[in-house]
Amino acid sequence: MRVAVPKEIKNHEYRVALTPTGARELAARGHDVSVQASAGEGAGFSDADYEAAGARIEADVEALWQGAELVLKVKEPQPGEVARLTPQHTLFTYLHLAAEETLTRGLMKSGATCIAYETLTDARGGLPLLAPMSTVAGRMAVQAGAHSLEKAQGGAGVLLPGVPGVAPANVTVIGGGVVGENAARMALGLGADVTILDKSLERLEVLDDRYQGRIKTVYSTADALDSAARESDMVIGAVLIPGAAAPKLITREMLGHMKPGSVLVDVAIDQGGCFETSKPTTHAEPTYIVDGIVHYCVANMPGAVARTSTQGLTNATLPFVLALADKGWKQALSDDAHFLPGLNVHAGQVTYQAVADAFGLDSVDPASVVR
Ligand SMILES: NC(=O)C1=CN([C@@H]2O[C@H](COP(=O)(O)OP(=O)(O)OC[C@H]3O[C@@H](n4cnc5c(N)ncnc54)[C@H](O)[C@@H]3O)[C@@H](O)[C@H]2O)C=CC1
Ligand SMILES: CC(=O)C(=O)O
Ligand SMILES: [Mg+2]
Repeated sequence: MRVAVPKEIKNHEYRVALTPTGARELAARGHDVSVQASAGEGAGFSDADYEAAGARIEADVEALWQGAELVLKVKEPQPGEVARLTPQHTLFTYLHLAAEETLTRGLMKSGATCIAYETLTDARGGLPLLAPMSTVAGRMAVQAGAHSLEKAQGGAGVLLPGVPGVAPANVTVIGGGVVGENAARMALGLGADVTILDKSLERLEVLDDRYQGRIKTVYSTADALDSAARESDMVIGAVLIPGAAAPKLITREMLGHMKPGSVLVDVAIDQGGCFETSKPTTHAEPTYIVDGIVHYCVANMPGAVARTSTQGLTNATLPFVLALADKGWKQALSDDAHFLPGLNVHAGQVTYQAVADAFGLDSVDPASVVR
């Protein structure tokens, strides 16, 4: 199969969808791998590294897309990329469509087959292609939040661990999944007083057992969110309802009850964000202030640590990439019930219920299109 790897063009996005190690695996199976010139540079992989792995370097981006059957990306296609998609393409990337109506409609119009990393499932109920980047973003959230708490960034001037005689900061994490647990671990390691809120008692039991009370667990209710807003120096938003828009859990009104200079880190921003006042930001300008509260809402956090993230991402995506290249999308998805929910858009129709629901569109059962 003709596989293309474009250079990412989102603001400060330095990841690439395939490492040279991944390219070698594809080339060894007889696939024709084209990588856009300098696509791996931000992650520390040179064109020569890809050539040594058996890939071809393509300087002409138009030719790269036109020649491709399978396009591997990291971030959702930007407007110029949507315009390049045609029915011949299978696109495999993060899409987060429930937060992006224009993109959803653009992908429908393209006629392409669009498979999202973030909606694939696994046998344990997890999201195996979201998990590696959620791990990165969760770990980064506390770094970003700690920096935002500094006075020069508009923060309250609070140091997470405190000092002897001065209490540590209160960090609340809403959503105790992959992002949430990793954020909580980092905050704990830095000496903060950490609480996780989740709607899943099962998940809270796992966390309680794992951290033996060093991280407090609280069932997520309106009351618990209210207390979290009043008492926290940093709140990290890490909820997910797979494929759907995030619920707004901290309202604008609640900002008025927060300590001035406290920080909201909305990791769930790629699904629309879980704070009413969140709007997507970029690494170039990651924060803004509303009612005295610092907001950090970068939608591609792992892009800033591109070397680590690119390797983590390819490790997770590679088996699925190989299946797509070896068998074609139809057979690969029909052979694997956990791969099938990755299909979000095909031939002009939405094939993921939560995305269709977000925009009042009709959806088609993905099983019916792979038959
Ligand atoms: N901004 C960025 O760069 C990145 C963002 N993300 C995003 O982070 C979010 C979280 O991802 P994961 O941790 O992998 O998801 P996950 O599925 O592992 O965890 C989500 C947790 O939220 C909980 N939850 C759902 N509704 C809740 C509510 N009302 N109150 C409290 N908890 C609730 C669930 O029970 C679950 O435990 C997703 O939107 C994901 O796309 C992930 C990676 C990078
Ligand atoms: C998950 C995601 O959107 C990211 O890694 O950028
Ligand atoms: Mg994102």
